[in-house]
Amino acid sequence: MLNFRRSLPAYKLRDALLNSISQNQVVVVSGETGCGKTTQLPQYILESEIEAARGAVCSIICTQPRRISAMAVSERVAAERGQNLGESVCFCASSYWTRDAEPKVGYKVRLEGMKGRDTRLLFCTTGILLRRLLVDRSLKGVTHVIVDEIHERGMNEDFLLIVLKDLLPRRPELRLILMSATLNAELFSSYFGGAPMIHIPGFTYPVRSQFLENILEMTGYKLTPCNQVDNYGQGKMWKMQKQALRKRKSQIASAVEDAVEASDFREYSPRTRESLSCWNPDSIGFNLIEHLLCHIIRKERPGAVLVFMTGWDDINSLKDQLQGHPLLGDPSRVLLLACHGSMASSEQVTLPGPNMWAVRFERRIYACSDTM
Ligand SMILES: Nc1ncnc2c1ncn2[C@@H]1O[C@H](COP(=O)(O)OP(=O)(O)OP(=O)(O)O)[C@@H](O)[C@H]1O
Repeated sequence: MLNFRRSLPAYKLRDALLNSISQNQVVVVSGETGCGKTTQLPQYILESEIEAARGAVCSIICTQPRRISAMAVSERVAAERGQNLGESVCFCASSYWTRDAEPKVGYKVRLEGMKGRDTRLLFCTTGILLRRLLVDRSLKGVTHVIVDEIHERGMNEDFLLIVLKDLLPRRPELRLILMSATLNAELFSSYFGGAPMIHIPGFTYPVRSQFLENILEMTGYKLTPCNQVDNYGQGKMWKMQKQALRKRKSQIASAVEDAVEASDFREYSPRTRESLSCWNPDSIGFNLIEHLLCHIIRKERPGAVLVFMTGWDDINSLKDQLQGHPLLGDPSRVLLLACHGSMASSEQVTLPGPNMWAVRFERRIYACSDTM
C-alpha cells in the first residue's frame, strides 16, 4: 500500500504541498483525476501533524460534494492507513501512538456517519460542514479545511467558500486548501486574494478520446434515420414521439450539425461518412450504446464501463433494453448498475464478480471519479 501511495503523482509534490500549506493560509491545489489529491493530501497533512507531535490536537475536515464520495474516500483512506473506519488497528510505524490514541479517519453525511473522539481526519459532505458553521461559526478546534472538487461549482460549495473567506481573518491559524481538477484554479486563487496555486502534473491512467466518427469506424455500426429513435416502452410513448417529431433543434444540435457539415471526414470510410450524414444529435441513441458496449466487452479484458445519461428515465429505459440483450443481459458476464442520487448509498456500491464486466449508468459526468 505504501508503495502504491508513493507511486501516485501527488507524492512527488508532498513536501512542496506541505511547505506551501504551512506558509499560506489558503492554497489552491489542482491536478488530473486520479493523481492523489483526495486520498493523499489529507493524509500528508495528518502525517505531518503527527510528525510535529500535533496528531492528537489536529482536526482536518475534507468536504466532498456527494455522500457517496465522502463515504468511499474515507473508507479508502482508512484502508490505506490500516484502519477500519471509526476504529483503530494499530500497526503504526512509530510506536508513539497507542492503539487507542492513533488519529482516526471518519466520515459524516446526512443521517449517517462514523466518527469518534479520536477522529482527526473527517470526510463529510459540503452540507454537513455548512450545518456545523451554523452552530459553530469559528469552527473551533478545526485546524485544516480541505474543500475538494471545487470546480463543480454547486450552490453549497460556492456558499461554503463565501463563509470560509469571511472566517479566515478571525482564525489566522486555520488552513484552507481548495482542490480542483485543472479547471478554474486561477479563479479560486484570485477570489482568495491571489492564493498560491500548486499543480500536480501527471496522469495516473492514460486517457484517450474517441469521438463518434472513431466509434462508428471502429465498430462498423451504421446509423440510419430509423435506428436512432429510442424505445422508452409503452408507458412513455410521448418521449419517443418527442424524439421523432422534434422540430426545433437545440442549440447544441445545430452547432454539432454545423461542425459535421464543415468537416469532410475524408480519412473515414464511406460507411462512417454516410452514418454521420444522417446522424441526429438530439437523440441519445440507445442502439449505438448497446452496439458499442458489445464491442468493448468482446474485445477488451473484463473491466468497467460508465455510461452517462441525461436523466433517470433514460437510465431505466436503456437498462431495460440491455437486460433483454443475449450478451449484455447475461448476469454471469455483465453486471448492469443504475446509479442515481436518490438511491441508498448501499445500492450504489455493488461490485462485480471476478472476470465480470460492470456497466454503470450515471446521470452526472463529473461523478465519474467517485464511481471509478
Ligand atoms: N476505493 C479505491 N480503491 C482502489 N483504489 C483507489 C480507491 N480510491 C482511490 N484509489 C486509487 O488512488 C488513486 C488516487 O485517487 P484520488 O481519489 O486521491 O485521486 P484524485 O486526484 O483526488 O482524483 P479526483 O480528482 O478524481 O478525485 C486513484 O488513481 C486510484 O488508483
